Amino acid sequence: MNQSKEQRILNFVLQNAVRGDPCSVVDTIDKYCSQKEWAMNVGDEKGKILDKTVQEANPSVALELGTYCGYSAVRISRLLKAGSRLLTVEFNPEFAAIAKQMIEFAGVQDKVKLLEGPSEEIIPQLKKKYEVDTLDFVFLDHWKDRYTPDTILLQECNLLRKGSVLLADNIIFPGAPDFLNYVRKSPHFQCTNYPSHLEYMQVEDAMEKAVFLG
Ligand SMILES: O=C(NCCc1nnc(-c2ccc3[nH]cnc3c2)[nH]1)c1cc(-c2ccc(F)cc2)cc(O)c1O
Ligand SMILES: [Mg+2]
Repeated sequence: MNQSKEQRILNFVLQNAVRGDPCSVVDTIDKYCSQKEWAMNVGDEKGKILDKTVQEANPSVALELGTYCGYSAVRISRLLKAGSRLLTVEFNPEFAAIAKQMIEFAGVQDKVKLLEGPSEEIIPQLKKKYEVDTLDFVFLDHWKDRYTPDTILLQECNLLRKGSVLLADNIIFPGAPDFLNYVRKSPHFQCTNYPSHLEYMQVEDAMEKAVFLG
């Protein structure tokens, strides 16, 4: 049975990256996806915006929606201070299996908890089942039509506090127009737009930061 693209990406990392070195895993995925096969990792250009936003937020508890192969989970967790953790949600079992191996190879498994299932089921479990009080940082990179309902759900579940930082990928391409509308019109969010490009392409894209005001 021929391999999936995600399996090919993982194999390339296992053969070419340095075990236990998150930066080499990120760089190796970018090398493969820019030279051999495009894949929907956030990539290095938008990844640098992600890095700066994470460093500014310096989160103790972070949530990622949309793990995919684990590229941004490794990228985020490499910046977390000791004792901090990243919860990352993946819906697709094949992606989750790849991401688990990617996270372990990078050596960040002690900081990252991979939760398998739909975000709408997992978000309401975060407080009781995963012992979350509030989230300091949320990276939205899952299905684009889930950004708005999940942002509303995070508020309904009292998972955001004054200063919680949301960062959303793909604001332009594939696009999340309803999310952009929602956060920019809401008095509860202070928004900032970061123009960029679609990963590994010269297509316009952007990220949107939305800070919860309480
Ligand atoms: O669909 C994307 N990302 C989403 C993957 C995912 N991985 N996990 C989920 C999940 C996780 C929990 C969920 N709970 C409920 N739905 C869920 C979906 N979704 C995506 C697509 C593109 C893209 C650009 C140009 C093209 F020509 C085609 C595609 C670029 C990107 O940067 C993306 O992020
Ligand atoms: Mg994306």
